[in-house]
Amino acid sequence: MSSILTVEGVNKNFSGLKALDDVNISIEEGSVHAIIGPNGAGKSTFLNCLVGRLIPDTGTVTYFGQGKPENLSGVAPHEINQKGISRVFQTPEVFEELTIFENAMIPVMAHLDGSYKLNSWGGVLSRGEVIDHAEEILTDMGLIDKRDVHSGSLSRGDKRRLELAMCLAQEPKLLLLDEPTAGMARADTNNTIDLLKKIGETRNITKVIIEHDMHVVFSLATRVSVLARGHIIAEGTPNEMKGDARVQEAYLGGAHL
Ligand SMILES: Nc1ncnc2c1ncn2[C@@H]1O[C@H](COP(=O)(O)OP(=O)(O)OP(=O)(O)O)[C@@H](O)[C@H]1O
Repeated sequence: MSSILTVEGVNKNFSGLKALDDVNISIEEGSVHAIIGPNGAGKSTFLNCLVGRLIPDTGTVTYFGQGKPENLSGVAPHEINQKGISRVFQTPEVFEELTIFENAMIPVMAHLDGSYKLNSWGGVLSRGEVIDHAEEILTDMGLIDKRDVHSGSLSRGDKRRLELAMCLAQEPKLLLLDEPTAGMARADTNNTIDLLKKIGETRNITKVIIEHDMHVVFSLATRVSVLARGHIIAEGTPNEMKGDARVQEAYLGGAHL
């Protein structure tokens, strides 16, 4: 197995508070790597360092998705996105005033010719190609029957489905999921788990998932890293982490392992 992303010696301080303390992680290509840890452990800070929202004080983030090693520290978020790294936020981010189909077309167009404007057909290489690709992805995600529905009226589960469709339209190599089931009812959580599994069956996309819900972690993850007070305290398979005393201790007080 080869690594698609390595994080080496990353530190991030906020006014003296060590949010990340010498973090080292290797994300294997094709894996579903969960980052878990108590509140305030540094999980969001870690993800922000991967997507260019934050620049580590020291250490390196190296991406191997484009054939050669690339240092991502200091690279702008949109450039990181263009290299094949997509992020899904806790609250699904879709254009609520547009229909499902219009939402799907935007990233398809962006991927085909770099245009983010719905009214810029002139610059798009093939209008038919855009429509075909958008329809294909919506069919895959089980949304094609709702293509003309305004996205603002969708359930949280369907918004998540649409957001994932929009990410997949960019054909990412690495998908970063920040608590993808936060705030969802159990049925929507299970639908999202099934959807992520289905994506894994048909596409070779490595996933990094930050998650509090251990049902989601144990359903999806092949590898788990545990962050506590900015430091990786343990790493292994989900089952190894379940029985690890250091992990139990880190969660004391808010444990659900
Ligand atoms: N922009 C910031 N300025 C100052 N302190 C920050 C900033 N961002 C995060 N922190 C602090 O850094 C620490 C790590 O925060 P972070 O949000 O990364 O943790 P987390 O593991 O994602 O927590 P949660 O599970 O609650 O979302 C916390 O103590 C937090 O208060």
